[in-house]
Amino acid sequence: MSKSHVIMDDAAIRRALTRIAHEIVERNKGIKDCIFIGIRTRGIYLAQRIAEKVSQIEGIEVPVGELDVTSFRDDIAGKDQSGKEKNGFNDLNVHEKKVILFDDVLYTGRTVRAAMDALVSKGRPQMIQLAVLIDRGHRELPIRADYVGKNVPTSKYEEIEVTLEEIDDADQVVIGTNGGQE
Ligand SMILES: O=P(O)(O)OC[C@H]1O[C@H](OP(=O)(O)OP(=O)(O)O)[C@H](O)[C@@H]1O
Ligand SMILES: O=c1cc[nH]c(=O)[nH]1
Repeated sequence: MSKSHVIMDDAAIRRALTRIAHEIVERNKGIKDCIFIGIRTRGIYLAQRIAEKVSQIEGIEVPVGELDVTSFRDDIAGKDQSGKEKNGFNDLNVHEKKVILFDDVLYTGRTVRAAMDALVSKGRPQMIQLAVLIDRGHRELPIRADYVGKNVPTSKYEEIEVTLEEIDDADQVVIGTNGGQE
């Protein structure tokens, strides 16, 4: 990114995740039959962090899984469809569960579409909800998030970069220009 600035620091991310944890509990009237699934890469850590907060609020553990959507994408040329069955989850049963998907950034919506395709290939969830840290707009599909850490109106020439302690140096969200027009 040629020019960038921080739009969420670690405290802002922590507060947003705490709020989302409370919203999830409120909307689902508890956490019964819910499972959390984090989309690789950073959605996994967001799912784990929010699950931890939800367990503290409700006193019950929520199952957390992870999902690699690569072979379900519609925007990767030459993807190997035969990988579909191998792809995916650790062995969580999604059938009749309230599945809450987690990702760091929601942009075109194509990653989430692929995730829903992956989910329904495994069973019939009772419902699917979506939680994201950042919604930057520019959807190309009719997809919206149920829980949003921060709405960030962007231009297509900007980029959002989320870094998380588990795999990056620090918890931070940065917006920058991607070299195109501003
Ligand atoms: O709504 P979309 O247009 O699909 O964009 C959002 C996706 O883009 C990023 O993933 P990326 O493909 O960069 O992979 P990463 O999470 O492993 O960095 C981000 O983590 C979301 O998953
Ligand atoms: O700006 C963007 C767009 C998609 N995914 C990201 O992580 N950032």
